[in-house]
Amino acid sequence: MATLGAQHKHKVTIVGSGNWGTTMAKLVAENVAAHTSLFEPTVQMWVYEEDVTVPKDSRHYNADSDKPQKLSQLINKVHENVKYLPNITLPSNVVANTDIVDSCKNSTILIFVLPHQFIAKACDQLVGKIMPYARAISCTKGVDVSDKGIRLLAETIGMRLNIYCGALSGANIASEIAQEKYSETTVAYDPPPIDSRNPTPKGSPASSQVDLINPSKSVPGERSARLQALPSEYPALSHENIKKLFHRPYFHVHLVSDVAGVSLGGALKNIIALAAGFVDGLGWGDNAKAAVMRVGILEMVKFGKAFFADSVRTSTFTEESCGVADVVTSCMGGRNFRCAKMAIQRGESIQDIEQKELNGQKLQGTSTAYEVNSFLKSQGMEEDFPLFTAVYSILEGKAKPEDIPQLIETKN
Ligand SMILES: NC(=O)c1ccc[n+]([C@@H]2O[C@H](COP(=O)([O-])OP(=O)(O)OC[C@H]3O[C@@H](n4cnc5c(N)ncnc54)[C@H](O)[C@@H]3O)[C@@H](O)[C@H]2O)c1
Ligand SMILES: O=P(O)(O)OC[C@H](O)CO
Repeated sequence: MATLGAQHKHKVTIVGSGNWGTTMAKLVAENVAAHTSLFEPTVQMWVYEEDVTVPKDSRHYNADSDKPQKLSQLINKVHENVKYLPNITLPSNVVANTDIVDSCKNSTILIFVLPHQFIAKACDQLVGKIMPYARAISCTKGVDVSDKGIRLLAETIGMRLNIYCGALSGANIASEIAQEKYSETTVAYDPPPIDSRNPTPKGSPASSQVDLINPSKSVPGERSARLQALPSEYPALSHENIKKLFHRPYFHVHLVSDVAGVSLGGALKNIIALAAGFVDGLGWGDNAKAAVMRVGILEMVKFGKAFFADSVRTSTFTEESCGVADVVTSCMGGRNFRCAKMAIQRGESIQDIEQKELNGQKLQGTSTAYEVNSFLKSQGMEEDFPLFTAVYSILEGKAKPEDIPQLIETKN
């Protein structure tokens, strides 16, 4: 039988509009404009609405600028996110939308780029309101820990929305990418094959061809959701087409299948970056920083093998941008590193530094350190991850940054 060509195009929504969210909107909007046979021309960007004033040093500052304005309206007027990504012009096909449901309406590709603490609530607002065969990519760095265990954010998104979710992570400081300075990233996208001989049982969430969504079995005993096939009218979401959504001349994408490795690299490097900031804040120099990075990378690999053994590949950590490379960039210029360093230098809490210095941007390392610790404690394995445990103890005021060498010393 002759195959009909694709008749529909993918509509893309960016769920989030912070520093990285707005950068993703920019580069994805450039790509949809470059691949008009695959994607609809407009990219929706969900904005968590707030009042902002245009900073005095902004090129958009004028006589009226001291009055607070709605961030979403300002983005659509001046094509810039003056609060979270200042001085970067967004393509005019990025449309800011404050209604999360409306922004995702009819979208077949949902790109989640929210600080991880807001993912669950965002998903809950979308349950039953999205295309049942939509696909998602999580660009958020963090993990989801509950009394049931630990879950990747891609799993959280996938299971709450009954869709497949992959992950994008890499050595990616947003402001550099927004300025179109070269960087690499890793995208993990590996939906299970749909088994056409196994239609969805009556009453199950999806209504046509399905298969298991849950990419790892990290939460034992939990019911796996089922995946609905993308209708054949849409262009296939092959690795080739997913690459077309993200790859830019300045943003080089490598596609893999290891969602767990990509997700854990992005989450755990934030704990390592805090440790690097602590020792740098003490003025201990680059050797000390290299030491905590070495131990941290080993703990990252060990964590993956211990808790995601079914799915994680060690080579993802060592060979891809989302692993060692992200540890390196985060420990040189990331917000977690910079805030941890400032906290030590000024003798203030990292939460106070976050409030004062980040203008609404969010650290992910502090909450991840707490979440990972709570999970390790539940497994009786705190001592097996001395660096992760040291960072938690320092945040809790139970240890000092000066204690790090003793705390991470190998016990022979
Ligand atoms: N910024 C980077 O360089 C970078 C790079 C790669 C990955 N990431 C990851 O991407 C994710 C998002 O980071 P970001 O830099 O875009 O965000 P950000 O740090 O700029 O966070 C601020 C965003 O959170 C939103 N927000 C505040 N309160 C909210 C609420 N109650 N509900 C929903 N949203 C709310 C704000 O509106 C704003 O859009 C994080 O997990 C981060 O680790 C960031
Ligand atoms: O600024 P951070 O510490 O949130 O890190 C940003 C990116 O994750 C670096 O890859």
